[in-house]
Amino acid sequence: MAEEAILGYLEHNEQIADSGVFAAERQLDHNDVVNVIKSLHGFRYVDAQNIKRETWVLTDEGRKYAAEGSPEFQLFMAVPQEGSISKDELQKRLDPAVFKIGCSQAGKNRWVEMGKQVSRKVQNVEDKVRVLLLHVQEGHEIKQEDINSLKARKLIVLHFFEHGRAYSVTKGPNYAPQRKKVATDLTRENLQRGDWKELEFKEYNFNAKGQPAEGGHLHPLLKVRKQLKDIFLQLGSDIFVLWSCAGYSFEEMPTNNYVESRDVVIAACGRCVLKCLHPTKNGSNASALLNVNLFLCQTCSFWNFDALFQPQQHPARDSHDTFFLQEPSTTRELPEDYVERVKRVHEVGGYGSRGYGYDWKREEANKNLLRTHTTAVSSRMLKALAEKPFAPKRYFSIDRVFRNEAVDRTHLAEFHQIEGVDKLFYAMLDLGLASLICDRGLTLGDLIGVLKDFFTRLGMSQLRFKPAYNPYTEPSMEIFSYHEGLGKWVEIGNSGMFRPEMLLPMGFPEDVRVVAWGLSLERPTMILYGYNNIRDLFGHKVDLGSHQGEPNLSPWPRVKLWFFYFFRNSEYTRKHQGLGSL
Ligand SMILES: N[C@@H](Cc1ccccc1)C(=O)O
Repeated sequence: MAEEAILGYLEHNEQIADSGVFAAERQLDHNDVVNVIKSLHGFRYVDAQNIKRETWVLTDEGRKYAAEGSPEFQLFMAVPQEGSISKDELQKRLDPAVFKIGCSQAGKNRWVEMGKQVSRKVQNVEDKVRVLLLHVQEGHEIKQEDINSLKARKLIVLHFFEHGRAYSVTKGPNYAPQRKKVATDLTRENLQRGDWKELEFKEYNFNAKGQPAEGGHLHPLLKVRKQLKDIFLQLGSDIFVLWSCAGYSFEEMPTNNYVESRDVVIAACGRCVLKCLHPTKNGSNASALLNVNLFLCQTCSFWNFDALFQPQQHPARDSHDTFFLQEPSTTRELPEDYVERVKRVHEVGGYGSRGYGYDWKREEANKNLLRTHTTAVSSRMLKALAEKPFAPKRYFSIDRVFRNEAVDRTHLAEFHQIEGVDKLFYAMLDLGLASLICDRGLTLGDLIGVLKDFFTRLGMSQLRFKPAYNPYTEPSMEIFSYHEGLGKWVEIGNSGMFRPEMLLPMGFPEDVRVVAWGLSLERPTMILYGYNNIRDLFGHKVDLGSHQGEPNLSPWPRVKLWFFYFFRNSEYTRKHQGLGSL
């Protein structure tokens, strides 16, 4: 429709002065008109030139006067050249609006004598308003004072082009009132029929821009990680801190100082095996990234579980849920005195506790694994803290954790077939956060206070707490937040006060309390960025929705690619690792 209108108009007119006006007058979408103009311009049917983004256009009333003459002119014409006409008679002859406006304007212009009888004061008048309106309609410039007067009479309005710029259009060298039908492809039928000889083919447009390249975005999870780090730093430096342990800031716990340099790390859970080479011995960036993750995330069961008063029979320690290292499979050293105290507290208790009453095994504690929560980082940190003269501390860490979800048959089956890689991402690329405040005399009120403060700063003020159980905290609380998209409360974290069975064997004074909380970053990211499906964060293409346009610092795509090659390519897996496919 737009194409016919443009080519048809140019057949009888020299130019379309303004595509915006042209579109508005014909009630066409300006965007469509511009697209057609661009296409016609490409084939030289027309020549198009950019013009400014805003222009004056006639209102309905303005358009009417441009066609029929201004009200004052119409009124003047209705007054006889000689003599006079009664006002009543004049009113009858004219449209009511034209009569009303006409009287006042023609009076102001001193064109007529107004009384009961109306007569002309001059013989000829020029309908300047109509002339001006026609100028505007054709896209010509008019003087500012004329614009002001037409605008005051609401005969013109400023039109802004929302999309793209406006164009002025004239006939091009290939102009024809209708576009020739051109073929885009040479088909078998063309050849069979022989009509290819007559066909005119569409030319290639080598100047066409390709699809805009996707890239350059920070992954939402990394954005939330940055946000969380900033919050921790703010929490410490605020003057108005409500809870008791004000005045010292959160420090980031080193999550990477337990690397043992080895050539190979192989970790396996009940469902899959991860293997990586030493980062420095491998050329590929992507695998180096993953390698670093695996290397840095190694710890042993002792710090991940035992030090946290988690019994050795606890289901989380099951080989289906935890990636145990095959090589090196056990830790070399642990602080022996402390290990002894931990063993005792598990077996027989102490410090007012009855313990679990089972036979604690050192071999179990020695097993190396990929940490299942960043609370493993906290336990090492607290042990180091307990060795020094007591000073209150606040710590946080955000880093990778490796955990498999609960398995059921359907999941296991699907896992191998379709969902494997995605699920594995979730299991392996989870970002965990652990934070703690260690001070004398802290209470659950302090924990609730800091959690509210923390999550409110993150933009999640709708919070609920639910009593929960963790082997290492008492009391414990699950943290829930309202997910608008899902329309329900979802769990976003877990928290509690570390048990005396955990803190006292470390060597802390009896009145020292530790409030702590931990979360995975996916849930808050879902809530903050409106993802309804956790998997959307890990797909081929993360839909960045409203948070586009950040510089790309994310190693995510590269790591992901690495995973695809690693797990999808069973040939590779079999040959190089002797592991069979996933
Ligand atoms: N370690 C817990 C979180 C937590 C940390 C500290 C105290 C209580 C709970 C988890 O991973 O879910």
